[in-house]
Amino acid sequence: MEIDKAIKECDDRRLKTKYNNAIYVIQRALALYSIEEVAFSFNGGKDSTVLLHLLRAGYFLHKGEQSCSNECVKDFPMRTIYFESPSAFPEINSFTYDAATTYGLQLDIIRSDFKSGLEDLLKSKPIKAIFLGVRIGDPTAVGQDQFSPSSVGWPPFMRVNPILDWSYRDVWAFLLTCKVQYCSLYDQGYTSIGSIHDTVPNALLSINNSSDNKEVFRPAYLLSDGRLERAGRVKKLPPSVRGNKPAAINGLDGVGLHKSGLLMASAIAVGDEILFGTVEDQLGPSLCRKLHSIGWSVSQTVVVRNDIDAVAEEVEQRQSTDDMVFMYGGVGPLHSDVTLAGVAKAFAVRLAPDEEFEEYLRHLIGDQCTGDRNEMALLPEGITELLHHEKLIVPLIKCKNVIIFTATNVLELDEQWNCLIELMISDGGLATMQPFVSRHLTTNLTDVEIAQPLSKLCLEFPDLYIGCRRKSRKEPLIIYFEGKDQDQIQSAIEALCKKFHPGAFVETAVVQLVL
Ligand SMILES: Cc1cc2nc3c(=O)[nH]c(=O)nc-3n(C[C@H](O)[C@H](O)[C@H](O)COP(=O)(O)O)c2cc1C
Ligand SMILES: Nc1ncnc2c1ncn2[C@@H]1O[C@H](COP(=O)(O)OP(=O)(O)OP(=O)(O)O)[C@@H](O)[C@H]1O
Ligand SMILES: [Mg+2]
Repeated sequence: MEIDKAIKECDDRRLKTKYNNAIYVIQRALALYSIEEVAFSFNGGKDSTVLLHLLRAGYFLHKGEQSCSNECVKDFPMRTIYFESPSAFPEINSFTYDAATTYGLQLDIIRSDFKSGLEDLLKSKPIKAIFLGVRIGDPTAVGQDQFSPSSVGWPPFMRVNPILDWSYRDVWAFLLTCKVQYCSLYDQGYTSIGSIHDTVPNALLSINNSSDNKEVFRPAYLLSDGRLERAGRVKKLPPSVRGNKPAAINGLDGVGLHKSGLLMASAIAVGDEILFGTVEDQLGPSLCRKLHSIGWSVSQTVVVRNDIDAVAEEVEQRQSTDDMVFMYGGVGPLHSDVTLAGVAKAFAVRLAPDEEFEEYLRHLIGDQCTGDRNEMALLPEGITELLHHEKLIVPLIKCKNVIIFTATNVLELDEQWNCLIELMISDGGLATMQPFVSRHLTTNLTDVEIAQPLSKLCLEFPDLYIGCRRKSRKEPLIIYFEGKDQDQIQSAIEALCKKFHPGAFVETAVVQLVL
């Protein structure tokens, strides 16, 4: 069998291991289910092309085991389903049809959506398991294993994902080693293919060709950083963000404006030492100022124990209510470093060794740092994105809308924050908002004199935050006006001054935090 032979003859040990594991999964599935009970979900993409050839090899080996013969399997008897959509690339359609002819696939074309298409298919056919080319890192891989029952609300079948743990590099190593055909779009700079409406060539493969103004792209297999595979996929932003016109910042997709028109963040510190009072938390206040400076509101800062459940509970709560959650503390290989485990638990995924992260750590710590032995290389599986910046020796970790800083002091936090903001600005996506302005008035009036007029003022200006504090009981009262609309702040200050005699208030500070 040509695929099996090509892999056995190559000297890429990593590819051989990945291949053997995938074949093992396929063979287990074929032992569990009859050939009529399985189907292959094929869409002409690179991942499903890999799977096509793995299934051909796996089926051949399975038959060989059964009949003890070595004859070649010409046709591939597994039912193959293709959900054809009017917005598919013509190149994807023609590659899918050509592959079906070349490899004798029994192609079922389905023209309805995935769910109803599968409902109809399962009513009429005895299908119990479907092979998919889903890989960790795909948005749909979250929480999946190599064998994962379909989700609640979907018809019942087993999803079999033989290449779940394959990286972008593994996919191309396989396709190139086996010298099999793949869709021509991958030679034109496309690295991950969705519909014609949401997919463009990956800008990282662009070759500057100033002579004829035509943009040219290198082939997909030359993308050196597989983490950027989806850079050619247009981000699906919620309408609230699309409709607003804030300066674009980045990669933190899925962030929407809060009900109040504000972007809301929270900060979670993980550390018993803060709760014991042994160490003072300086990162929380610094983070609040930084968030304010980009116009975000902070709903809560909280300190939790070094306990996986305590972290998970807090993250689960905050990530569902806030647009972004920022965490610090509890990251590392020590017994008390439970932040990442807590995040994984909050999102109901496993902690798994992350190859790319391991590579960074290896540079930093040395060779003894591998996934099994060093828990630092374990990251929440399928939901983690590493945010790289040349100034950072280790990338920032982002799990959905949770950003985890590894900073242990304010200076390190400054550095990581600046990199994060730079990445955001260069990438486009999320919003930096108009920053907050804060004006402070000082007065010798007593609390009793000022209490009622101030509470009325709060009702008159509901979009402003109006607060009071004094440095000591003996010192004058300071009134804070915080908001984004300078005119509104001015009106509120004038309205307050009018209620008292001239000179009752002295403005002591105007603070505008800027990036
Ligand atoms: C054969 C097949 C089975 C699927 N099973 C499920 C499932 O059990 N649960 C689910 O939420 N989505 C399921 N999906 C949908 C995918 O997770 C995902 O939404 C789909 O591939 C669309 O991705 P896109 O939005 O990037 O185009 C299935 C898709 C296919 C083709
Ligand atoms: N329209 C479809 N018809 C059949 N199967 C599909 C379809 N869309 C997705 N799938 C299944 O989901 C898997 C994952 O899709 P995904 O788009 O991530 O990968 P791909 O298309 O194979 O490669 P690429 O990431 O380059 O687009 C596919 O390999 C295939 O098994
Ligand atoms: Mg695709």
